[in-house]
Amino acid sequence: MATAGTNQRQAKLVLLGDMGAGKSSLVLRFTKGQFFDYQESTIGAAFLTQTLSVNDTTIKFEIWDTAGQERYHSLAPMYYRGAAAAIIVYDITNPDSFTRAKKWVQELQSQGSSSLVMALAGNKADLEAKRSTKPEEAQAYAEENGLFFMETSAKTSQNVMELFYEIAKRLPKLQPAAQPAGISFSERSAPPASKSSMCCV
Ligand SMILES: Nc1nc2c(ncn2[C@@H]2O[C@H](COP(=O)(O)OP(=O)(O)OP(=O)(O)O)[C@@H](O)[C@H]2O)c(=O)[nH]1
Repeated sequence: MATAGTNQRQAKLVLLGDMGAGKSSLVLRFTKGQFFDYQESTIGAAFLTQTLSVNDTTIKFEIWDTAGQERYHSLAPMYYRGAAAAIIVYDITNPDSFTRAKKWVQELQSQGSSSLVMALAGNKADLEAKRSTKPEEAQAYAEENGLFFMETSAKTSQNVMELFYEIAKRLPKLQPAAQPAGISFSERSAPPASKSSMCCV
């Protein structure tokens, strides 16, 4: 049974990446344990929250899922400004989306906070047969640029919890949350890579 940590923290987290890379799907998998084959393209941005416990700390993620369409690019600073963490998502089957992910990394490096925790997520890992970006290439890029890297699948849940859990562990000391958390995951109950474990209290 998951138990909430004794310390409450909040962390603004933003997802950036090309349209169709799977940002909304990753957030939906993380927050609700759901996946849709036909996920509508995000307009502007969507806001969701989810809490997760690491050791004795419960972190409330305040998640901004941004729209990947180029016409929304100019809105992005509103969402990454003040963020504690960013997930830059690309689609492992789409080389353009990897190029676009690198552009987001550059933008965050020049405009984002120096203490920003950055994760690179190679999503759609279930589509191995259509892969265009090798994990070694993405891993090397991530290491060179101070990100941590994981391949994920919003469809199968592979590494989705692990991605957010890894971010939580890397967060610096955060401000106390304004409100107590409603849903929690404990370190002990972190699920294996292939399973989604969503629970509500
Ligand atoms: N096979 C597979 N399909 C996925 C995965 N994640 C997302 N998709 C599909 O990819 C499409 C786009 O997913 P979205 O989550 O809307 O992508 P997005 O990055 O939020 O797109 P924008 O809102 O346009 O920026 C949808 O049809 C999803 O079902 C995955 O891990 N595996």
